[in-house]
Amino acid sequence: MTKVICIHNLDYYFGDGKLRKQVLFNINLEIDAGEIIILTGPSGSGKTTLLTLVGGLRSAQSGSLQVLKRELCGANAEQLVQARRCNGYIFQAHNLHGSLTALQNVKMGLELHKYISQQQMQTRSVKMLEQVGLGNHFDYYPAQLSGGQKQRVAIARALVSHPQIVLADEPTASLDSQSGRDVVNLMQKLAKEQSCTILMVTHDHRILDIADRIVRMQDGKLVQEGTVTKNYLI
Ligand SMILES: Nc1ncnc2c1ncn2[C@@H]1O[C@H](COP(=O)(O)OP(=O)(O)OP(=O)(O)O)[C@@H](O)[C@H]1O
Repeated sequence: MTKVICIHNLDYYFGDGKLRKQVLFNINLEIDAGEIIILTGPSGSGKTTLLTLVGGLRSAQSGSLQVLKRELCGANAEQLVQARRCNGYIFQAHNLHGSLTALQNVKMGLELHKYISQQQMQTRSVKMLEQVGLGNHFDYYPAQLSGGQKQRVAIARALVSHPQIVLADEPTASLDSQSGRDVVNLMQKLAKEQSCTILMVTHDHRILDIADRIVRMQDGKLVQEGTVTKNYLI
């Protein structure tokens, strides 16, 4: 199996001087290509911090964090920008642009990929929106879509560039249980079709079954890891 994420002895601190506070302690985790990993644990345990480090949204100070064979620990701003381009992101608050239609929002997921022509951008975005069941909603603005539909647009935007890694932070938190289930089923289906790795932070116990592996954090440490079983962690 190809490892896409290799984390060894990773520590992370917020702040400087007297305000310096350690929030991640000696994290060790390896993730294979195509795996769906759920990161769970109490509020404040460090899940989002770890996700943002893997995503290149901040730089780790100590240990090793390799993503797609790039060392991100100690990476400079330019290296982090490069790393960010390889990932798709899905957040709780879908982060769609309110002034853009569903189709234009999905195209944004290809804007950074300069080698793709305008025609290809259009074709791929149309196909992706159809795959998430929004073939009849190309010209709708986010305000005209339901929460679940908005989140499906966000999934289409995250996956349209066929990223090797998708990072998702509480993607179902603002959805009712049926919409949440539909959204994660869709993420799982598309990720398996594209052999994409998903690292997802969630408190939502209803969706734990989509994971290949559940990793639990507490007080900035990884405390438990396992494959999914019925009622796991409940
Ligand atoms: N920008 C920041 N500056 C200083 N401390 C921070 C910052 N962001 C998070 N923290 C602290 O880091 C710790 C881990 O926070 P983090 O958001 O990673 O936890 P979490 O497990 O994702 O929590 P939740 O489930 O509530 O989102 C917490 O103690 C938090 O107060």
